[in-house]
Amino acid sequence: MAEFSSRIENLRGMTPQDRRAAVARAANMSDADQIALSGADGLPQTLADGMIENVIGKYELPLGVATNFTVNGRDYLIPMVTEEPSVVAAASYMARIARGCGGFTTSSDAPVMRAQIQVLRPGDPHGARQRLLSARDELIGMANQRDTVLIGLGGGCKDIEVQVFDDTPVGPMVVLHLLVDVRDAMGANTVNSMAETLAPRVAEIARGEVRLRILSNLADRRLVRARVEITPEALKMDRFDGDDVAQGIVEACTLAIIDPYRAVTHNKGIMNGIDSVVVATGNDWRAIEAGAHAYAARDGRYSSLSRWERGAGGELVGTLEMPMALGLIGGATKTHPAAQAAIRLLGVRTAQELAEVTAAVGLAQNMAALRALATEGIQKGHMTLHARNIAILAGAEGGEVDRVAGAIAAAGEVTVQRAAAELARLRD
Ligand SMILES: CC(C)(COP(=O)([O-])OP(=O)([O-])OC[C@H]1O[C@@H](n2cnc3c(N)ncnc32)[C@H](O)[C@@H]1OP(=O)([O-])[O-])[C@@H](O)C(=O)NCCC(=O)NCCSC(=O)C[C@@](C)(O)CC(=O)[O-]
Ligand SMILES: NC(=O)C1=CN([C@@H]2O[C@H](COP(=O)(O)OP(=O)(O)OC[C@H]3O[C@@H](n4cnc5c(N)ncnc54)[C@H](OP(=O)(O)O)[C@@H]3O)[C@@H](O)[C@H]2O)C=CC1
Repeated sequence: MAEFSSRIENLRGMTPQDRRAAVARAANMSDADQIALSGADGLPQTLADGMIENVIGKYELPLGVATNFTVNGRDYLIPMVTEEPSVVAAASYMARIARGCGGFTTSSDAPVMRAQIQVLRPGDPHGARQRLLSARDELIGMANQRDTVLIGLGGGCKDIEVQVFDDTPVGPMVVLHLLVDVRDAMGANTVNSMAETLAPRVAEIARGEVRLRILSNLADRRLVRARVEITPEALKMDRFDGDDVAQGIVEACTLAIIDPYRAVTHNKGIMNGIDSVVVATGNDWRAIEAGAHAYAARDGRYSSLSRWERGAGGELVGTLEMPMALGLIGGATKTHPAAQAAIRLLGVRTAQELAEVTAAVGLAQNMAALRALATEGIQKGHMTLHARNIAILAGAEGGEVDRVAGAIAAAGEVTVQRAAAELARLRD
């Protein structure tokens, strides 16, 4: 078989059916996966009914595929679910630039999650802490008694930490953290069960009362990192010198580092890419969002999750580091047929690999937004693609959508009023 390439020429010019066929050919996708990704039978009603409560239907979103990604020397086609125009195009474009410069490089920690056990009213909180730490081996052993599959895979509870809060509105408090390697799971249920199992023994040792037993979504022991290095020549745009673009990106990022008002928007741009993959693969996007923003504020001030700087040779170097609690097992990842097909399309073999590829998509998305913001502004590219939404809003149907969108984008007036006027002219 020819080597797999994430570069598919003119994907954008095809119909959705033809795109699906082209992606299927490139990724050697099965017919069943093609059907699942088409949405035709993405989530049967009976399955949906089994997933949440009081189901009355299903809610659809578009699934696109970002092309051109090379991560750690391997090509990936990226399934992305989002309602926002220009996100998939932007990721594909930056991945195209990046692949010409060697692509993205990533790394990640072992998939270690935290569970917290809150102990109230310990008579001697610091004594309780030391007793708990002395019982480390007993507690780890107890935690690992129940999850035989996880232990067999090399996961399980690896360590504990204990924190003391001396002065709280409800008195002194001790909080025990279980550090659990959850392998290919997101791990919430896994660690919650362990925490509940251990709680009575923890209360006994700490001589207090246990209240909460729940994972922490601040997955700071499960960090993922992505890096990209781009030559200034690769950043050259019509009216902009590559060196100016690189410098503009660095200066744009600086505001996000020092100013929370900008950092939130900057990080939202990163999450445009990350959430799209998280949703496509059936993962818990609230968990990823919560962890990302808490990590962005870890120094007591909300800041940028990424950094853009110039290397010694003038190259643009982008880096991203953030928690990434993603699974290939558990939650909806295994039950949702389209999520399963999306995971197969990605071709990732472990949850860590999924986390790393997802981080690369986040970094690409960030680069696209900064490149646009630092040069021509966001509206040109974004609004050109948003023009199709506006055309639909104005009543355009079928082939009218692209014609009206093209007309209002060319006029530089992406408004419903102008779209309605163009539609009326077209129908005359
Ligand atoms: C939108 C582009 C990519 C256009 O950019 P362009 O220069 O018009 O693109 P192009 O026509 O030269 O095409 C270049 C490549 O882009 C891709 N591409 C281009 N168009 C399409 C399309 N229709 N469908 C599919 N792919 C497309 C495609 O990969 C293509 O190469 P190919 O593979 O074809 O050889 C560019 O202007 C851009 O990257 N803009 C930034 C868009 C963006 O960041 N959107 C996110 C939403 S805005 C937001 O929510 C976040 C924000 C901005 O607030 C965050 C922040 O503030 O930091
Ligand atoms: N705050 C939050 O974020 C919360 C999130 N959730 C939800 O929890 C769900 C995710 O829970 P999660 O624990 O990941 O899923 P599951 O409990 O569904 O699956 C994890 C279990 O699968 C088994 N398993 C089989 N193969 C593997 C493997 N290769 N790697 C790891 N485990 C394997 C293990 O169980 P065994 O050893 O027993 O067979 C493991 O405990 C999501 O739906 C999330 O929305 C729930 C509560 C809170």
